[in-house]
Amino acid sequence: MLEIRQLALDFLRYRGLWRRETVTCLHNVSLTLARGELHAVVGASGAGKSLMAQALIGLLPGNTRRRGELWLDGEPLDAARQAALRGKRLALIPQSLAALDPLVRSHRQVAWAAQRGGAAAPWAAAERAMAQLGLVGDSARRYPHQLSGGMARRVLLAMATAGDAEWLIADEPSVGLDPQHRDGVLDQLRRLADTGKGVLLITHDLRHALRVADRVTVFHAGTTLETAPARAFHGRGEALASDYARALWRALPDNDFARPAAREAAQLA
Ligand SMILES: Nc1ncnc2c1ncn2[C@@H]1O[C@H](COP(=O)(O)OP(=O)(O)OP(=O)(O)O)[C@@H](O)[C@H]1O
Ligand code: NI
Repeated sequence: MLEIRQLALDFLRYRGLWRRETVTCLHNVSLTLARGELHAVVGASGAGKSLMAQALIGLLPGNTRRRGELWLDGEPLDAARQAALRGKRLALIPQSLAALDPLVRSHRQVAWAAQRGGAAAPWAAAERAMAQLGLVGDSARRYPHQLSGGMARRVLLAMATAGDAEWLIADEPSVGLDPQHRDGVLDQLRRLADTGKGVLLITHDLRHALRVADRVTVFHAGTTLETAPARAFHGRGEALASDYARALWRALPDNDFARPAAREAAQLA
């Protein structure tokens, strides 16, 4: 079990030349991720989802101060343990395509990741992981600048899945992909959860998350508002605890773009 308990993050920044101030960007963030579960984290841009992902694997920007606790299988997940597990048992699919090395062909980067992740035959593991995402032949051998945005995103996913990580944190893994590849990526994450991995899927798209998730945590303005089983997103959202989650659900096209009630709209603003 991977647990985030009351995580908070402050940024230190200079105001003027001398004065330093802290700005809180995450507060009261809590969630649990179990093996075999696909847990989606859904929220608007700037809500703090990526910072939460970076905190989980221990790669936060230097000007941040973290509070709260992270636990993995009943033991604290401190910086040393994060460093030991990162890229091995704990893998991140980063949101930024800049994570790819511009000077190295994609399949080599995937093979390195496979090796770091403990694969016995890294090249074969890389080829398999890439083929599962439709990256075969010439397209698997390109340099990052020769890839489309969607292909680059799939290379990042292949890097995280070529090893044998038990915990996967996928930060917007399907953004910018056409519907077919997007569904392919989501199905792949679902399959990984079905084989016993714990998968955290960060996305701003509730509709896509609901297609594959077991549970959904709604993130808003730096905090986790509520965690609900995917089936709670149903009807008019009566089973949801927060107005914000209900408004997100009711704003989906399939739900007739139900206009949020005045109170919900105020909360969304
Ligand atoms: N290194 C940094 N220094 C200062 N502020 C930062 C830094 N990184 C992120 N922030 C701020 O923290 C907030 C949360 O950012 P974050 O990237 O986690 O949001 P997000 O939910 O992942 O958004 P998106 O859906 O657009 O990816 C934003 O207001 C952002 O400007
Ligand atoms: Ni993000």
